[in-house]
Amino acid sequence: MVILVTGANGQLGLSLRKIAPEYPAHSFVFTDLPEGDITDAEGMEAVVKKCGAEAIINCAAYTAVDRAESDEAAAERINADGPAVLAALAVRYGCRLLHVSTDYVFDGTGTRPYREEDAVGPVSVYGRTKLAGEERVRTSGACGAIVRTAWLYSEFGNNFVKTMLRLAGEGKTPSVVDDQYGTPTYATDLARALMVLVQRPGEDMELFHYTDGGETTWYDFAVEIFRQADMPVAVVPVDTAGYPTAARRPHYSVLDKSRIAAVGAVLPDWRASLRTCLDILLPQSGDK
Ligand SMILES: NC(=O)C1=CN([C@@H]2O[C@H](COP(=O)(O)OP(=O)(O)OC[C@H]3O[C@@H](n4cnc5c(N)ncnc54)[C@H](OP(=O)(O)O)[C@@H]3O)[C@@H](O)[C@H]2O)C=CC1
Ligand SMILES: Cc1cn([C@H]2C[C@H](O)[C@@H](COP(=O)(O)OP(=O)(O)O[C@H]3O[C@@H](C)C(=O)[C@@H](O)[C@H]3O)O2)c(=O)[nH]c1=O
Repeated sequence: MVILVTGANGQLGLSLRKIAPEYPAHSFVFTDLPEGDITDAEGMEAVVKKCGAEAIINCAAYTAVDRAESDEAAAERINADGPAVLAALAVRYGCRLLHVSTDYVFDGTGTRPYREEDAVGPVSVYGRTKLAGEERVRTSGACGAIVRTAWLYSEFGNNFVKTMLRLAGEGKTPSVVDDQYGTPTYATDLARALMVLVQRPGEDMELFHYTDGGETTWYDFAVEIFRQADMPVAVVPVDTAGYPTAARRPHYSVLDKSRIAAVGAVLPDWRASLRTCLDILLPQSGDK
């Protein structure tokens, strides 16, 4: 199968590049800005035609959650209009489409892990535009899957793990919120789950939740990063009000992954995957 990966220079796209050699039966085409602008219908059509894509995995997004609050038009264009362009091409050229979405489509008032059919209610511009992207894909007639994930980190790009290591490297003691619950997800694990889905036949646009296993708070995530990195950093716990941000985040956004587990995706425990990532970022940090 020819698999076209959009947004391929982001952390999920680069994780797919990393694991691509594990799938020699498929050929991968990786594209990102400027030539692979998902909001440019004509340009994307040329890319799809040129490579003969049979599947598209959309990793492109506007992911700056706080910036989106004052940059709504751009977030809407990339998170909603772009997926609609890809979905229309998937229908026209008979490609399967895998589109990645977020736990931030939920309002966070839940008290048990969110299932795919639970009511959504984004509390940020980012979450609202990602939900709009889901709707555009769901109603397009394209086949494939929308996969909601959460708290992605990796050895690539910008993410919470790298921010914590950078702050500590600058001699700073981070204050981190201890009243937002979710599950960190290593982008390599998500990339492997997407490869399970892309190889699965189906006539519909299915909806799945995928994160690593377990749950935690951002504060406990930070503490675990420094514990595994063997760095003596005393993270300061604060509540949401103690760390003001432009965007609101859900108080609770743990996802129920039963559906994707039932089709063969592997969900490593988040602490074990953090170890794998830190072994790449800090090879000297040892086996904690
Ligand atoms: N990061 C996270 O914590 C989470 C992410 N997600 C979702 O997972 C997916 C992957 O996220 P992640 O890898 O972290 O995102 P990144 O921000 O790391 O990567 C997104 C990539 O898309 C590119 N891009 C931006 N606009 C366009 C465009 N118009 N056309 C083509 N490419 C574009 C970006 O380029 P540039 O950098 O130049 O803008 C970047 O290379 C996204 O759908 C995201 O919403 C879901 C939950 C958590
Ligand atoms: C950097 C930092 C963040 N925080 C808080 C802010 C926020 O509530 C939480 C996470 O902050 P970040 O800005 O790193 O992460 P954030 O941008 O909220 O991450 C989100 O990104 C988008 C793309 C998603 O789809 C979500 O699943 C989620 O991963 O931790 C602190 O308390 N202290 C800190 O030093």
